[in-house]
Amino acid sequence: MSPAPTTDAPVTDAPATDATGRLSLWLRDRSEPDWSAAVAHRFTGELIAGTVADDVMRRYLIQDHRFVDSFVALLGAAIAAADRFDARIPLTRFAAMVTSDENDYFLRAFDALGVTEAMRRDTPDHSATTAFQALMTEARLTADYPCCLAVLVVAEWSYLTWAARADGRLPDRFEHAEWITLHDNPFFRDFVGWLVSELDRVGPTLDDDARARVEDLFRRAVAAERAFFDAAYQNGRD
Ligand SMILES: Cc1ncc(C[n+]2csc(CCO)c2C)c(N)n1
Repeated sequence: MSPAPTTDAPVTDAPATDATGRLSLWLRDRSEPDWSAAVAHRFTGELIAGTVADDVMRRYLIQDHRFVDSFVALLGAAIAAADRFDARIPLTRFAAMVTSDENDYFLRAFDALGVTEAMRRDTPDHSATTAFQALMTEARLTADYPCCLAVLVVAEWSYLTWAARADGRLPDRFEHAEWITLHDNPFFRDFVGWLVSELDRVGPTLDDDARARVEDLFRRAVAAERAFFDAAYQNGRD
């Protein structure tokens, strides 16, 4: 006879991976309903249809440009914390891409939308931006590769997921179209596939506490993505 359980935990407690053993898929499931709300957000639907109002696009891009700064710092922490050189290479290449192509898009889009340097300077951070930056800083300061990966994976995987929904249809204006193709192109797809596989690779090495920390960061990052899209529709500070 097996010993009586010593805790109240149900014996059917779900394992901390999905049926295929992939931590990433388990985390994505655990982050519902925020995951689905983020990748099917009104903003992403309007972007694909080319119908985002200019003031919404301005608000979003001004805030997102600030997001990217903290994101690159987090990427740097992941490069430093990675457990092997093979992982540092794709992360470093990606950091180079984010600081070249993507920054160029922002500057051209600001120009086309009439966003001046003064407007960028004088627009306060939205609370959704501050919260997301704080989360990225928290992940960065753990100096722990799985924790850094958790937040990077959310930022990349959620963007690939909504951008892939365009399925080849692109709106006319480059401000909309390029924001989609930046997040759904062969290089980005490969990178996100690799990043997700990194989380799956390190998953089995985590003990319960470490996995709980990764889960907490992952879920809060998904909620932050959702709130960040919501913020583009809020006129004012919060
Ligand atoms: C709130 C927010 N979350 C995720 C991304 C996605 N993202 C940030 S940097 C980067 C790398 C190159 O595009 C990507 C995909 C974003 N832009 N804004």
